[in-house]
Amino acid sequence: MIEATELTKHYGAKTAVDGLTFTVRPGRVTGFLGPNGAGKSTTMRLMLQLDRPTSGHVRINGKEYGELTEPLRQVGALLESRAAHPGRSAYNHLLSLAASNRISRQRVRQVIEMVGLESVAGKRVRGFSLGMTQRLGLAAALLGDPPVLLLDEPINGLDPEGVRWIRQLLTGLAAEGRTVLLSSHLMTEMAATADHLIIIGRGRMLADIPTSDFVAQHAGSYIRLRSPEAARLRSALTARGIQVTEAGDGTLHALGAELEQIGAVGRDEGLIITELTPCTASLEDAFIKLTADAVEYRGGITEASR
Ligand SMILES: Nc1ncnc2c1ncn2[C@@H]1O[C@H](COP(=O)(O)OP(=O)(O)OP(=O)(O)O)[C@@H](O)[C@H]1O
Repeated sequence: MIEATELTKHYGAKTAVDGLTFTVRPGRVTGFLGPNGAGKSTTMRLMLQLDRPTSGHVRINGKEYGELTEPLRQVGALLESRAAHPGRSAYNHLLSLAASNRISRQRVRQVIEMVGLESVAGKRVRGFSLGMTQRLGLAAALLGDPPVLLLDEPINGLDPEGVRWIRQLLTGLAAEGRTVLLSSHLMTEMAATADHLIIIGRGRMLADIPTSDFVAQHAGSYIRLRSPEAARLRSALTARGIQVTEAGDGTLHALGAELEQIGAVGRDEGLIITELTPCTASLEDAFIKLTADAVEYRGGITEASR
């Protein structure tokens, strides 16, 4: 379990992380989402004490990272910055990490197999593709068979087969009761991989929500409507139990209704409808909307407020 309490990090005048409080629970994959610059990497660096918080704290299984004995056995991390020496082979890189944490050669071979790098284990890391480098980083994270995994953008650079593979791997690791936190700025990918979402924007908490709830709230179909008599149309539809929202671009969105139903309301009420378009809401759209204005949405759908 990872517990962040009022975690804040300033870099000079810049606030990278702004009072984040959340818990990452074991037994499920938690997606840590936010647009570029939201503060995901900084938060993960604070978890690993690679940087000091300005205020607040973060504990992993009740302890600060620095208090953990043989940390590779407690927390496996894949951060963008943690690269292997380019002149070393993948095997030797892992072996040197293993040696400092009393981890066996057998485990080194095991993790190489787990990430599918057997055929290139003896090759220098210098020639590795981005996907191979990600796999090597994962192997390093898994080396100590840790109960907690922190992975910063692990899907970066992987092809579709690699993405599917990592999704299955992480789901399996979570099913074993581990705490798995992975960051990404790709909403759709996270929705397919994570059981729970923590979404931040400008260093602040925007949502702490089960993925299924986020999908139920934001995905699905609706009908886009345009009318010179939008207010009257809206009340006529609402009076018939059809849920209507204003999209902000001059259109109305009607949920849970058929096209014919809306057409009939227009006819019965003598209202002009100039557009009637069936649409599918995308999670990516919901994510962009949510993260576009941190202040407006802050706290709206956080777990704590429910
Ligand atoms: N060492 C630093 N010095 C100054 N500013 C920093 C430093 N590290 C991060 N920042 C700033 O803090 C903010 C958060 O950055 P961070 O890298 O944590 O975001 P992120 O969500 O991981 O973004 P990305 O998806 O682009 O990796 C950004 O505005 C960034 O420019």
